[in-house]
Amino acid sequence: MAPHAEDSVGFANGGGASTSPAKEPFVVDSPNVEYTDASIKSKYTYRTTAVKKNADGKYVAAPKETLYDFKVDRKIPKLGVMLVGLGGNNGTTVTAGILANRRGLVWETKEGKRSANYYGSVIMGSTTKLGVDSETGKEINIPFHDLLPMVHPNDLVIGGWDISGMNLADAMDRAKVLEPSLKALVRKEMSYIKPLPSIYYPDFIAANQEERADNLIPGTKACNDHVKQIRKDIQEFKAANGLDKVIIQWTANTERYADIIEGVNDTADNLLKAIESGHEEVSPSTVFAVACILEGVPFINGSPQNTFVPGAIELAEKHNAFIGGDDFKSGQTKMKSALVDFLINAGIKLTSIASYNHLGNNDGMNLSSQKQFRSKEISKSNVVDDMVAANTVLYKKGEHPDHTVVIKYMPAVGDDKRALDEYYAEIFLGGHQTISIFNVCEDSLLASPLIIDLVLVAEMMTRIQWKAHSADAADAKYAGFHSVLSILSYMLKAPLTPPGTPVINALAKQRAALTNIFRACVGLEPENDMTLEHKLF
Ligand SMILES: NC(=O)c1ccc[n+]([C@@H]2O[C@H](COP(=O)([O-])OP(=O)(O)OC[C@H]3O[C@@H](n4cnc5c(N)ncnc54)[C@H](O)[C@@H]3O)[C@@H](O)[C@H]2O)c1
Ligand SMILES: O=P([O-])([O-])O[C@@H]1[C@@H](O)[C@H](O)[C@@H](O)[C@H](O)[C@@H]1O
Repeated sequence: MAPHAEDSVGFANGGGASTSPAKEPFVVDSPNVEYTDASIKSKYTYRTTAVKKNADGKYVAAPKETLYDFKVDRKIPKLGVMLVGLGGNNGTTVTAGILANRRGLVWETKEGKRSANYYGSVIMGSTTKLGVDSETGKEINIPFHDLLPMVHPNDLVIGGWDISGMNLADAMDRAKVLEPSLKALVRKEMSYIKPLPSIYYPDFIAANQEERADNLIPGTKACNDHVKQIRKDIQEFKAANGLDKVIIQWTANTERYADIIEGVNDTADNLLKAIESGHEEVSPSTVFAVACILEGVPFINGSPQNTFVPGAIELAEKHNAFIGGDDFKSGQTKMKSALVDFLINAGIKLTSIASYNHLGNNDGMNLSSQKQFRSKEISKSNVVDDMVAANTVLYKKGEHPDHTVVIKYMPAVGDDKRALDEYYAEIFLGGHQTISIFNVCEDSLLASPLIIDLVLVAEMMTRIQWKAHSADAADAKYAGFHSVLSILSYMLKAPLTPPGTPVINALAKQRAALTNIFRACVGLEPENDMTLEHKLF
């Protein structure tokens, strides 16, 4: 069924996106920053420290400056989001959440009235330090969303696919995430949205998902039937809603890992041939990724499976298409990537991390199957590697804390996942510190704002270009960032990075990277907390 406007959640104003630059709350006064109606251009000095070892084995640290030109397109597009897994807990919750915010809904709960908000979104719910008041010396903080001319989530047009054909009002009931009083206020609009048929290769998700699979694209992946249909769906969704751009996100079930097979998915050409021939080792998520890359729309993987097999990454690089992933970092792992960073950077030797959780939603049911759990175990277990490796005072080479991840399916608790963690550490003079956490993470209410953040940042990245700044390169062409959007890492458990580059999981570093890259795009120095103005006087 072709995607029609009524199959998506439309615009607040019914009209298009703003054509003129959004009202921006600040302007940068600098000889290195130029504003035009179309763009913000900045000349940015990227300051790092180059380190090498001298003949005596001593490190030699030398300040290094690299000059870049950045260009930001100020025109905010009319943006569509197509979710793979639209009928799931996350898909229905994020759709209802955007509807509720767009209409400014207020609903009754047993604790009293509740209003729509974007809490849990780093872009919509947090602030960032712009600078210091030149007279009072006080910090000036602005909404993170205002740092660059970003799309507002209220204006997003949402559609997508699901192997379950249930309309979103009934799927919202099936998800059991939202208050009945809120559901009643969005039910009518949600009932208009029916997910597009999708592709279903049973071997990649748990057998217990089969009963949902009643909404399938006919044909097989062979001869690119499925790639062609997905591309057609995207084109029709874009046309039906008068969109400038579309972003695709996988929030469908966790798949088993795909085997990396030479001649099948190891290179871009082999992957395209494998899909053409209908090779059974190519997963639905990889088929979606390939379709999006060929269609030139960003594709983000919110689940832990290895969607981006080497051939998919190579294809994205060949087509200068954006990809990002993996696995939304929403609750237990987000906490871990902050707490472990704090403990190790405080010189406390973490020696054991036990992470248990149980939940009762469909995601949990899918993860009750070993192969799908294994995908999640990998993404949840690797999140401390960079922090441990960085501290050679506490850990010898190859030494790391014990780390176990357990997930159990307990239907009774539904979407309200119970996460129990124990952090055990060695402290001064043979002492120990034990930190035990009981964390009820309402899974879909924590993940949905991340889906929004991933869309807003990925779209913003399509409007940021750079080139090396040098006098004799005046005619150098601007280019986009690398195809693998590692800037998305703050929202993801297992950040995908350009091949051969380091993976950073520490939450504070991830947020700093996002903040400071956006600051650089308007010619501002990285945020630092030296506050010398309050120390040197
Ligand atoms: N806190 C969180 O909710 C959280 C955090 C991190 C990662 N995730 C991941 O996000 C994904 C979605 O989570 P959820 O709670 O919404 O799960 P869910 O099971 O409620 O929703 C998944 C949806 O995907 C659909 N689906 C399965 N295979 C499909 C395919 N090939 N094409 C289209 N649709 C398909 C299912 O029918 C279902 O409606 C899961 O992989 C989960 O591991 C969730
Ligand atoms: O984000 P987080 O809370 O660390 O990890 C969660 C897991 O603990 C949970 O079992 C799973 O169902 C969610 O999809 C999510 O991945």
